[in-house]
Amino acid sequence: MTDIRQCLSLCQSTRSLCLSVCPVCPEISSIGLPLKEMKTLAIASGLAALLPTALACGSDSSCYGPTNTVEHVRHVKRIQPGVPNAAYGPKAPLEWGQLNFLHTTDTHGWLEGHLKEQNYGADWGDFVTFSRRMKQTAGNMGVDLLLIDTGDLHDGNGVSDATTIDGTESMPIFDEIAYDLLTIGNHELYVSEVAYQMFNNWARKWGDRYVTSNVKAFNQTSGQYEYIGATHRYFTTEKGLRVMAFGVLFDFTGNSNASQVLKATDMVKEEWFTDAVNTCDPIDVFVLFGHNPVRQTDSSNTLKTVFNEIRKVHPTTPIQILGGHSHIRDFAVYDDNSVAIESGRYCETLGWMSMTGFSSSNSGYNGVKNPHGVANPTRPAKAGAKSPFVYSRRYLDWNRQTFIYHTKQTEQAFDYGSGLRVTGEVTKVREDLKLGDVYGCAPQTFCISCVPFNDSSNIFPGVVVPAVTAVVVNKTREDKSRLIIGNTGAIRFDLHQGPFTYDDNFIVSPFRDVFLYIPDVPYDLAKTVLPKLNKGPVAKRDFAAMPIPRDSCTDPSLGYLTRREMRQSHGVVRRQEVVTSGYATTDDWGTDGDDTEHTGIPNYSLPGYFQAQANFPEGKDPEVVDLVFFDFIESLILSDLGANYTADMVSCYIDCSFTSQDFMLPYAKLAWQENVDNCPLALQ
Ligand SMILES: Nc1nc2c(ncn2[C@@H]2O[C@H](COP(=O)(O)O)[C@@H](O)[C@H]2O)c(=O)[nH]1
Ligand SMILES: [Zn+2]
Ligand SMILES: [Zn+2]
Repeated sequence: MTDIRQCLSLCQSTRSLCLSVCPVCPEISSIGLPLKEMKTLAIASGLAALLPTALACGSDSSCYGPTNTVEHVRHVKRIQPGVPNAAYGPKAPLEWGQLNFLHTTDTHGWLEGHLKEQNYGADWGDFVTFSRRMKQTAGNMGVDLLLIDTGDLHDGNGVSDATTIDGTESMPIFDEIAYDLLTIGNHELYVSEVAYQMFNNWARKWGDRYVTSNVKAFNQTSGQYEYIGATHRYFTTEKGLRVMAFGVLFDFTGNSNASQVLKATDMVKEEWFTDAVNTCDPIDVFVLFGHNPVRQTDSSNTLKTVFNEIRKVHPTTPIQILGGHSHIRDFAVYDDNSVAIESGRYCETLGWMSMTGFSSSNSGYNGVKNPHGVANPTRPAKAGAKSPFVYSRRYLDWNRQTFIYHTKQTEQAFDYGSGLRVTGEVTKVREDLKLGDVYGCAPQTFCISCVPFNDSSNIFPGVVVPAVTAVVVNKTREDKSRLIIGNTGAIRFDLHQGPFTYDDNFIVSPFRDVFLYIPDVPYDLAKTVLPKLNKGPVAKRDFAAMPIPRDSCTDPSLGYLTRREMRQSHGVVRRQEVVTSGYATTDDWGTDGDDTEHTGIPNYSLPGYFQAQANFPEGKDPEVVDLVFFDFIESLILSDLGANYTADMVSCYIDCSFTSQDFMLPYAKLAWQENVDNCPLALQ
């Protein structure tokens, strides 16, 4: 173990800071160098032995220096210590069955991984390597492995959102994963250009792997609405399983006129569907996947509708369900022969599900009965299930340590050239789009729901309200009192202490909502709008309506930890050496689904809408206010104002090009210039 002095000499003789933590002296953030210089320096300091474990700022390193000017934070290949880092180590090998699934959902453009959260520090290149290694492992074992994605590939990160049309740079990188089945999310359908990108480019490329059973797009050539991808996919796996797959989006109504979404109750009446379900062709397993929560009590879940229709014809055929949209880790049991997984969001979680029970008597399966030398699934869907099938499920933290552990590799040997190439592509896109440019130094972390909505550390009172108050001002009307209203679902991620970058702007506030307004609304009426909004229907399922993931933090009976206890519990020592905060999931099978044990994060519910007020007179209410709001909620605002207010009274408040992507950066430059020259990164 190198003593701290040596480490400090390695870490302190450079001008730049790395986003990594020096593993031999974790109490300081390592100050690394581009790999070449790191090597030279380490050898000169007699620390060459450190190199394999040192968190190297590789050639594509992410280093930010004293930011007396707008400096650059780049994406770092987080090289974890060669030995499993207990804080991030998975707790057990995966249970490999005859049919195995790796599942991503709601990636929302997070292809660089999480630069500020080590739990989720792997990038898309790491996932390319991992997925290819896992496919090879399955082949070597003589079993099937299907890679599945359930949509929402846009809105939430600079890699997908910093281009004129979202997805222009991110989709070619996303496409580097050889998915077996993909389907569409609502975030592919809000903006017509994105819907056409999926229809004209990616649906063509992915062919029948892209299953969009209830979503059509307008074909500008034929003048007709046509299914974006395949309505269903009937195929045989490598090991002989006959699969019938449906990809179903929830009953989404917020789409642009470039697309049409068929309700599931209507979809199951379509002839192609009834033909598929009643086919004479043999079906060994249904894969019912889609951008839909899997919890059966979730009102948005339309998978259940399709499940019931399948069961009318196939009462015991296995139905494997994979869902998304509600951004939580979840696992639900539908019946003795059907289980469902949902795999979180934002490249934080990789879902794993496996099953065994196929034989020549009930299927065309010709693989091994059970893979040798590894754990196998053992759990029936539920106690007493009358079924030959047993299952496993796991939620993997999206980091290199996890990927290396589950492929039995080492830090040095893990990467494939293809994975490193994709990492390079992510880095280049980030460079080209200047995503690492630093605009300020956030003095603390502000979260969306880890503290109550009225807590000063909550992102709404802590950042969003002061930011829109200070920045969303029409200079010609700055003397007017004003109310500014938005939906809380517009704010997409916590804001971490440390450098606030151009990328962080899209991570926190990715949408291009124009700020609209109605001038001189009587305050007595305007002040009733927010309470009505927060009582009424949420605008297209805002986060507030999202089912709160059940975990030890939201269900006190499960050993609730306050945030303070959380901090104290940070050093809790259990199965792993150190248990850090992160997902602690409770699902239909209990609390053993998380691959890496965590202490859980408090998750408070929040209202559907927030409001800022500005330029109010001292000590009294104004007579009238300018009522400013996101164009996303215009119809709700007008309906809450009543019949006297109509769309022709609405106009752009600043100008129609100033959107909700434009208020955070000016605020960062205004409010967070302290410590910019040496902005400590609080690596989560
Ligand atoms: N202000 C805006 N909010 C939006 C917009 N598009 C979506 N949203 C919010 O996101 C959720 C759905 O997100 P998901 O990842 O769960 O599918 C939706 O309910 C809104 O709250 C937008 O353009 N502007
Ligand atoms: Zn989503
Ligand atoms: Zn969604």
